[in-house]
Amino acid sequence: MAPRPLVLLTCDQRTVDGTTWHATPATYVEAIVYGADAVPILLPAMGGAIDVDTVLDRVDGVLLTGARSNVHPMFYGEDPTPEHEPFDAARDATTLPLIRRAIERGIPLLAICRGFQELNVALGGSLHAEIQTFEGRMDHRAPAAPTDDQRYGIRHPVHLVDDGCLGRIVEADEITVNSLHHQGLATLAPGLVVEATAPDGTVEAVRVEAAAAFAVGVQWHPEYWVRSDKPSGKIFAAFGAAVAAHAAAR
Ligand SMILES: N[C@@H](CCC(=O)NCCCC(=O)O)C(=O)O
Repeated sequence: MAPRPLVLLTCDQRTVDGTTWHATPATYVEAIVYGADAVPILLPAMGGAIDVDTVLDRVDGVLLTGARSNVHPMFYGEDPTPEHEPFDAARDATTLPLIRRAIERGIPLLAICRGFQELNVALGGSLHAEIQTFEGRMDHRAPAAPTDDQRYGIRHPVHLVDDGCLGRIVEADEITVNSLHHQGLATLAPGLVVEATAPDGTVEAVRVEAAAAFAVGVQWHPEYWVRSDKPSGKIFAAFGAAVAAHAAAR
């Protein structure tokens, strides 16, 4: 039997109780095992200290995880304000080059929430801070609730575009998703195609048009309910199939 493929997951750099960690939530790690049938490998947020190609030579897919921090606005030509915080400079220095190189090399990529925003910025797009402050936009932030199951509760519809890859994957033109973000896509990066929108027009999913492999980003969190929500499971299964195909073609 062929060995299970390897998927690289991005980490945050965070200081907890005075100790600095490179870490990502268990939900992403477990979704790679149970949803994509692959083996998760965590990439520390160490920027240029780790050569991207050395790592990409050894993996079959990349999962850009979510995180509460925001991409620094200097990467899309804006000055930072308190609204743009918190930042994670080590993560930005790692993920932005990683995304560009993974796409150039045709390595399957799934980008979630902060990862979705990173995908847009890495390819030349920009972000809005606090999208709920814009006229006519919904409040996409996490509900104030005591448990993660409640915070990650599925709560608003997204419309999947006709003839999009995501609509084919989930076999629907509308699904209901969770929502835990302040920021949203402002200018869409060249080369990205919108795959899904929220009722207020917020871009909820994209794909990289010219990518040689699966290259999809979603603003919501399919990893959280991968074992119980059908569309979430189908997204991870499609990513896992692309990862397996990449491994088989090596
Ligand atoms: N920081 C960005 C990205 C949001 C994101 O990735 N959220 C992950 C969920 C974190 C949580 O548990 O609250 C933004 O806010 O837009």
